[in-house]
Amino acid sequence: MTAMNVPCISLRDFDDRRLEITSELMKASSQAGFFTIKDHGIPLEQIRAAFALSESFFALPDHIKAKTSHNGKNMGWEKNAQIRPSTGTADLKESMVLQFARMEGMWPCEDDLPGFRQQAEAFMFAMQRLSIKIMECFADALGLPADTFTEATVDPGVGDSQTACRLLHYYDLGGKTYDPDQWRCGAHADFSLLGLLFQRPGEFGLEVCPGREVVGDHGLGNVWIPIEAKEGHIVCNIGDQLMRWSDDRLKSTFHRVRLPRPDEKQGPRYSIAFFNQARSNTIIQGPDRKYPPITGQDFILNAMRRDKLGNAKDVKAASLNSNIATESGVPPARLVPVVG
Ligand SMILES: O=C(O)CCC(=O)C(=O)O
Ligand SMILES: [Fe+2]
Repeated sequence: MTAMNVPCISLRDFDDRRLEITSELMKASSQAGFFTIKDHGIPLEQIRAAFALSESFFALPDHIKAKTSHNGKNMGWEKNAQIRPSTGTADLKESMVLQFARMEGMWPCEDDLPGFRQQAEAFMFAMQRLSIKIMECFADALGLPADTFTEATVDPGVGDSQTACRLLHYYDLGGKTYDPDQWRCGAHADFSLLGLLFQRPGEFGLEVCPGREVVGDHGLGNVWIPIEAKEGHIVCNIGDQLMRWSDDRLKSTFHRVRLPRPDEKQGPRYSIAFFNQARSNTIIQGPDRKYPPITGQDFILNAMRRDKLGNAKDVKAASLNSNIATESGVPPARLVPVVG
């Protein structure tokens, strides 16, 4: 495989430099499938505030977080419950998935976390606005009307959005030992259209494996490129929905988050991912019709089943099962997969 890098693309003077930026975005996305952006207009304070909000949620006791347990529809809290097909073990993490629509009963209540919903939604809308700029460039370059992916992902007020913001907390691993087949986040390709990911400086471990040929292909190469966590930079990646919609021109590539090595800092890692997703009834199909049409809803249901997060009851049981890895406990050599 030829060496591929993950370029950093500046969005400075976006309107004037749109053509140049589009060409950089297309080059990165048709090769590594990952790029980072800077000069994107999101203030550092807003990013730091989002991380503080995330920390305040994860600091709640499990029985409070379990009030908004994962509902099997890509919303809610899970802990040690996501089993990646590539590893067969649960990711050593907890996460909280938030959406714009159908979130009744899924927001932490005001008594437990005052202001959480309001702050989280404000951040999510800012991420959506930024995503639209990037998605318009992709639509242009693919010969589609510029608003194709905006229409496809942004709910016009009918409540069919499937876009998701995922807060992630990977535990402090100090003093614990782990099996080599355990991962903070096992290798996977995202099922979204376009992902935006925030990392904090010093909280390393994200690696990308470029080179996927077709959207259904789960074969992995074995060259893993680390993506440094730089404050203020946003990591962006093509997901399976856009790979399919581009008839495989844009690459949704595998990535993972490795555990720190014994000689590295063992502290926790927090990250925030914003996944632009096709709305439930949006039809995903590329200009060359390489693949049959599929709705956004079916696309995500299939993906949730693959990742064993489609069964709310089992996810809840796994999240509350104290026999598997927690901040305070040494995990067993192997985790028992959640049946889903
Ligand atoms: O936490 C990270 O850096 C990556 C998370 C990720 O890839 C995901 O949740 O899909
Ligand atoms: Fe991912």
